[in-house]
Parts: sequence; C-alpha cells; structure tokens
Amino acid sequence: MLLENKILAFKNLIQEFIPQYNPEKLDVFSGKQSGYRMRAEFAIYHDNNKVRHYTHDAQTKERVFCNGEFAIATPLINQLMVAVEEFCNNNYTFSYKLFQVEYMTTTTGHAIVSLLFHRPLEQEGSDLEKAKELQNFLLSKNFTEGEINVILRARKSKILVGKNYIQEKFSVLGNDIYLYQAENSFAQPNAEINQLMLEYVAKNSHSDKDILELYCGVGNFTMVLAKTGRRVLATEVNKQAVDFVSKNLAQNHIENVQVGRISAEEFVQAMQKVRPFRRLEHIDLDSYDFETVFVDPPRSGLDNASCDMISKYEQIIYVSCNPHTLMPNLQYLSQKHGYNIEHLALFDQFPQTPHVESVALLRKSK
Ligand SMILES: C[S@@+](CC[C@H](N)C(=O)[O-])C[C@H]1O[C@@H](n2cnc3c(N)ncnc32)[C@H](O)[C@@H]1O
Repeated sequence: MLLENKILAFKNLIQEFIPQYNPEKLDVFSGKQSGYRMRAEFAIYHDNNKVRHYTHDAQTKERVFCNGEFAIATPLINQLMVAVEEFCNNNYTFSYKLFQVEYMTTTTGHAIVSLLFHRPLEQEGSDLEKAKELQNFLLSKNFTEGEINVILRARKSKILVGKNYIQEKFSVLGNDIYLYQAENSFAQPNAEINQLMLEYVAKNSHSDKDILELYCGVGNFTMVLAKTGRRVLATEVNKQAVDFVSKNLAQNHIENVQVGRISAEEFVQAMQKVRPFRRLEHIDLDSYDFETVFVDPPRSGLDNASCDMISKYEQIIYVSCNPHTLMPNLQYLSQKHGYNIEHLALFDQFPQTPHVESVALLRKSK
C-alpha cells in the first residue's frame, strides 16, 4: 500500500474520531522502502525432501516462496535464509520436522536464527551437534562480522548455540544507546524508523518530574525517557523482557529507572490500591511524582480503566501500531478527561504493507 493512501486513511480516522484536530498538522516520517525489516518469520514447506521458506500473500492468502527474495527484510536475513535452506537440504534427517524459521538481525550485524520443530529435540546428541554445525556453516559464509546465534525449539525444549539476545545500537540526539534485543521478546521491526521514533520521543518528553512507562518491552524507549525525565518507572508483563530492561539499563549506565513486572491492568489496580502486588514490593509507588505517562500497547490498545488511570497526569505520550484502537482511545481521553491532542505523527514503519506506527502527544487542557 502506498504511503499516500495510508496517510489518507489515517486522516480519515482523525476526522471520524477527533475532528477537533487539524489533519494538516500530521507529521509524517518515512524511510527505506525495502530491506528494512530487522526480523522476519517464515513457515517451512517440505517438497521431496527439500525445505522451502514461505509466507502468505496478504490479499490472496496464497503461499509465496521467498528463499533469499523477501525484499522487505534486511539483506542479512535474505542471505541467511538461502544458507539455512542449503544446510537443511543437505541434512534432511535433521530438518524433516522443521515447520518454521525465525530471523532477528541488528544494524550492528548480529543475528539470531531460530528453527522450530514438530519433534522432540536431542539435547545431548545429534541435534546439538547439528545446531553447532549450522552455526559454523552460517559463519563460514562471511555474511557478517557480527555474531550468529542458533536456537532450536520444540515443544517444551530448546537448544541454544550462542546467545539468546543480540546487541543493537541507536544514536539519539547525539547519545548512543545500546539495546539488547532478546529472542521471544518484542523488538521494533524497522530500526531506521525506530531511531526516528526515539528521536521524536526524546524531543517531546522532557519533564522535571517523573515518567511512568507502560508496556516497556526490553526498554527501547525507556533508555530515552531516562534522559528526559527525573526518574522513570517502567512496567511490562513479559518476564524475559523485564530481565532485559535491567541488563539494558546496566549497559547504558542508567540509574534513575525502576522496573516492575506487572500487566498494565494490574498496575491500574496497584495505583488505585485495590490490592498490593508482591512483584512491586521493591518499588515505593507513593514516592513518585508523575507528570508524564508513556504508553506503547499491543494492537488492542488501552482499555477504559487504563485510560482512566493515566488521565491523572499532565502529559500522555501514546505510541501505537494500530490507528483503529488509537483513535477511539484519543477520543475517550479528550472527551472524558479533557486532554488536548497537541500533535500526531505517523511513522511508516512497515512500507509495502497497510500497517503504520503513530505517536500522539496529549496534554491536559488548562
Ligand atoms: C508494542 S510492544 C512495545 C514494547 C516497547 N515499548 C518497544 O518499543 O520495544 C508492547 C509490549 O507490551 C507488552 N504487553 C502486552 N500485553 C501487556 C499487558 N497487558 N500489560 C503490560 N504489558 C503488556 C508486550 O510484552 C510488549 O513488550
């Protein structure tokens, strides 16, 4: 889908849900049209003892084979895909129950290749050996000077050769940010656009008081908010992601952030003192003086209780990957809680697809 059409669709939603906002004030950020996807997953088709990567066409739902020809993915993913097929086809007794392969890459040249099987894995035997062989085979191709990590997964078992995370680097308004991105935790798929979003947030989140962050993942935005706010309380439901926030804070020498492993819905209850949570025992909630709330929810957006909770604060920064849930949330926050929508920005994080990312800046009307 062309960017112009996405902008038009976004502006139509603005007019439908928040007609008080002038759509011409929409900022638009775009980047590379191909080679932008840092992570991708493919299903595996078995064809006469050969494996083939495929995905589905979004419109026709038909299988599209894409060995090395998945234009929106990074060149490294495409190179790895060809090599993984070569290895699997030369080792078909290893790959015969393979059903999915996932690739994660960074701009710094690191990669994780995860192979998912419908069969038990031999932890000590040939599967471990094959995983090591695969890693050596991929490294021998000299696609990158970075690390290549290999993971085999099956029901209730996993074989790891290397690490389950890779280090990404962003440069935001002159500051370098290092970010471990972990297998099985969320990572923004488009590094170029993520960098633009980080800069946008850095420019618009200055606070002399504290910042509350919900849905922080491994701390992608947290590292920026730590620089723009006095203190940050970041929360996230995924345990592995929370562990990586701590690692990311440490590698960036950040000390003004606390992290809580709690769902956004439970955090609403914690703030309303409905019940105490052992997982928040290390945090003195009453010591925080929040001025800004930063949210980056999944596609489902925020429920009304979460909107009601965050509406106690002066400023809201809302990052969304789904305009169809963002807009009703903005309507609710402005109509029920008197927020002024100061700015909307659209980021073309997923060129050649209908999806967009957007950021809304809201402030309590005086
Ligand atoms: C769109 S991702 C954003 C992550 C992070 N802000 C980033 O930029 O990488 C949404 C995150 O919300 C987390 N999540 C999903 N449902 C949640 C919930 N009910 N409460 C708290 N976090 C949740 C997911 O694990 C994921 O890390």
